[in-house]
Amino acid sequence: MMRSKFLSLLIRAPSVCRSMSTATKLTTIDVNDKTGIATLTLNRSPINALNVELLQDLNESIKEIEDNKSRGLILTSSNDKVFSAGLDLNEMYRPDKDRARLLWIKLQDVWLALYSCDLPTAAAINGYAPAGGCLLATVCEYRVMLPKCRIGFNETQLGIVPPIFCMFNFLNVLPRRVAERSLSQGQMFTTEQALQIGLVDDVVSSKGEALDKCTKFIDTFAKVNPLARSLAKQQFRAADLQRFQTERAKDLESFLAFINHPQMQEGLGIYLNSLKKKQQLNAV
Ligand SMILES: CCCC/C=C\CC(=O)SCCNC(=O)CCNC(=O)[C@H](O)C(C)(C)COP(=O)(O)OP(=O)(O)OC[C@H]1O[C@@H](n2cnc3c(N)ncnc32)[C@H](O)[C@@H]1OP(=O)(O)O
Repeated sequence: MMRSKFLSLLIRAPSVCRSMSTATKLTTIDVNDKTGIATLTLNRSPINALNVELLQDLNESIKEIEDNKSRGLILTSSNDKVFSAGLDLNEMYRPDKDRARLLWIKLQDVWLALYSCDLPTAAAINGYAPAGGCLLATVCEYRVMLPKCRIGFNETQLGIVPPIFCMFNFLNVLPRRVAERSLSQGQMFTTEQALQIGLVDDVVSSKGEALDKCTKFIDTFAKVNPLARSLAKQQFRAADLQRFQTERAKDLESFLAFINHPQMQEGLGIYLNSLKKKQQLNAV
């Protein structure tokens, strides 16, 4: 009797979120004790620009979530307007050589960790997701987005060649023709356009709803054998992962050569300035 009462209490217990990590500052992890799903939140003010430290924290958090045998990983942002502004342009403009190298290696590591993640992954895109932000969203297996945002790889608009891993992400999500065109044009899509072309799976009106949708997606795997699911995912991604490993070193050198080019530096300087000017204009 006592035992069944205890069990029914356990069953009815409200879901409790527990923070798994205190070591990191730029990301937080909350594990829902009821669902076993970990929410990984980008938390670098003001716009989650991906610098060396944020990428490092992301890598550590992904590993922590995998090691703790969570049932799934949801990626989101603590900012209610920006999911991630992409790579921190300050790391690329007049760069410190060692940090620039580290930046790219860490970005490659994050992509690799998520692309080959054993767990089901989902992105609750609660704000703008340009470039590196789009990379983080599209490396996941499911995406839900809030209205009035934008998402896409705008690299070519900035004179940057998108690396192959952007292509892998888009080819997993979009028809080849759409992927090629949008990557080569540097297109940014509104939430509505993103839904229409299949770049996001769903649109919801609040972050809470977005997290619920992601949870539901991860729950669709509840009755599937975890090893079989994980190996099936790896099988689909094996050729991309193989090509990535073959080209990884070359990809790093291309990035470094590219950002050290005087023309590229001039362009980055103008772009960074225009972003700052935008704020000055808003203040007037
Ligand atoms: C992915 C594969 C790798 C390929 C290589 C590189 C790709 C990249 O990721 S390059 C980065 C591309 N990112 C962008 O083009 C985004 C530019 N930013 C924006 O469009 C807007 O800032 C954004 C919509 C994200 C947010 O808009 P707001 O909320 O209105 O904020 P502000 O624009 O006022 O920005 C606040 C503050 O941040 C500075 N900022 C913006 N983006 C970046 C960035 N990517 N890196 C560094 N700093 C950034 C902006 O200048 C403002 O600075 P202050 O004026 O000093 O406050």
